[in-house]
Amino acid sequence: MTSPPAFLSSLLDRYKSPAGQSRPFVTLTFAQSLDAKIAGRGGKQLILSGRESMVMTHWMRTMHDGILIGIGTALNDDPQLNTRYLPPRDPDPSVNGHNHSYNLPRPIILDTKLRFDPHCKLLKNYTEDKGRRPWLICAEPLESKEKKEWMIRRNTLEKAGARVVPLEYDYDTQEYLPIPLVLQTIHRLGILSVMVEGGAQVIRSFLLQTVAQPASSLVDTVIITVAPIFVGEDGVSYNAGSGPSSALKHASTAMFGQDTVVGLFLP
Ligand SMILES: NC(=O)C1=CN([C@@H]2O[C@H](COP(=O)(O)OP(=O)(O)OC[C@H]3O[C@@H](n4cnc5c(N)ncnc54)[C@H](OP(=O)(O)O)[C@@H]3O)[C@@H](O)[C@H]2O)C=CC1
Ligand SMILES: Nc1nc(O)c(N)c(N[C@@H]2O[C@H](COP(=O)(O)O)[C@@H](O)[C@H]2O)n1
Repeated sequence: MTSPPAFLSSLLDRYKSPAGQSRPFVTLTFAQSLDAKIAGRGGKQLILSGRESMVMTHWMRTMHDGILIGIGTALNDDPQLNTRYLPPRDPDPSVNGHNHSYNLPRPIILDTKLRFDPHCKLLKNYTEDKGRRPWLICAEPLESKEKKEWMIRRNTLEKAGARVVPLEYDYDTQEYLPIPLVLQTIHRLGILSVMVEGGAQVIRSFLLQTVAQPASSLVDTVIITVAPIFVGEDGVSYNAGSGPSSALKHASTAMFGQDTVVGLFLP
C-alpha cells in the first residue's frame, strides 16, 4: 500500500479544507480490547493492535499536523509517535516540507508541571533528525519556590531540544490544562489538525466534553481500533462519561487484519 487506506481518506480528507476554523481538526484515536481496556494492570503498555491496524494508525499519523498525548503516556510508554511501519520510500521535501519520506506529525505533550524526561525517545529522535521537535504544553507556576524549580526543568528540557509552551490561565483553580485553550494555542502555532492518541485521562477529557456538551464538542472524528482480546478488570479503561453521546455519528467500520476499526464523526 503506497497511500492511506480509503477508510481513513473518507473520514479525514475534509481536514484538507480548514475554512474558518478557530481550533485544529481533532481526531481522537486509540486501541482497546473487547472489554474496553487500553492498557494492562498498573498501566502496563499493551500492544493491542495487530500489524495491519498498526500500519493504518501510522498512515493516520501522516494525515495530521500534530499528535497529542498526556504526560502519563509519555512517561509510561516512552513512545516515538513516528511512521516507521510504513513502506520505505524516497524523501520528498517538496511535499513534506522536511527531509522525511512521510509527513511526520509534531509531538505535543500535555505536561502541566514539565515532568517530561529529557532522555526520552522523542527528544533523541528529534536531535537525530528522525522526528519533529516535541512541544510541551504546560503552566508556569506563580509561587516563587515552585517557579524556581520549574525554571530549572524548563532549561534542562529546552537544552535537550524540547519547545516549552506555557499557557496563560488560572492554574490554581483547574485540575488539568484547559483543552479549549490548548487547542487554540496550538492552532495559533500552525497546527491545523491534531491526532489525540491518549492515554486514559486525556481520552476521558476529550470524550467528557463531547458527551456533556455536544454542541461544543472538541472532537471531529473518533477512530477506535478494537482488538479481539479480553484484558480483564485490572486493566486501564478510559470511562467515557455517564451517558450515551448522540453527538458522534457512525461513519464506517473496517477490518484491518483481525482488528475492527470503527470511525465516527461529528456532523
Ligand atoms: N491503547 C492505546 O491506544 C493507548 C494506551 N495508552 C495507555 O494509557 C496509559 C496512560 O494513561 P494515563 O496515565 O491516564 O495518562 P495520560 O497520557 O492520559 O496523561 C495524563 C496526564 O496528562 C496531564 N494533563 C494535562 N492536562 C490534561 C487534560 N486536560 N486532561 C487529561 N490529562 C491532562 C496530567 O498530568 P499533569 O497534571 O502532570 O500535567 C495527567 O495526569 C498508559 O498505560 C498507556 O500505555 C496510552 C495511549 C494510547
Ligand atoms: N494504535 C495503537 N495500538 C496499540 O496497541 C497501542 N498500544 C497504541 N498506543 C499508542 O501508541 C504509542 C506508541 O507509539 P510508538 O509505537 O512508540 O510510535 C503509545 O504511547 C500510545 O500513544 N496505539
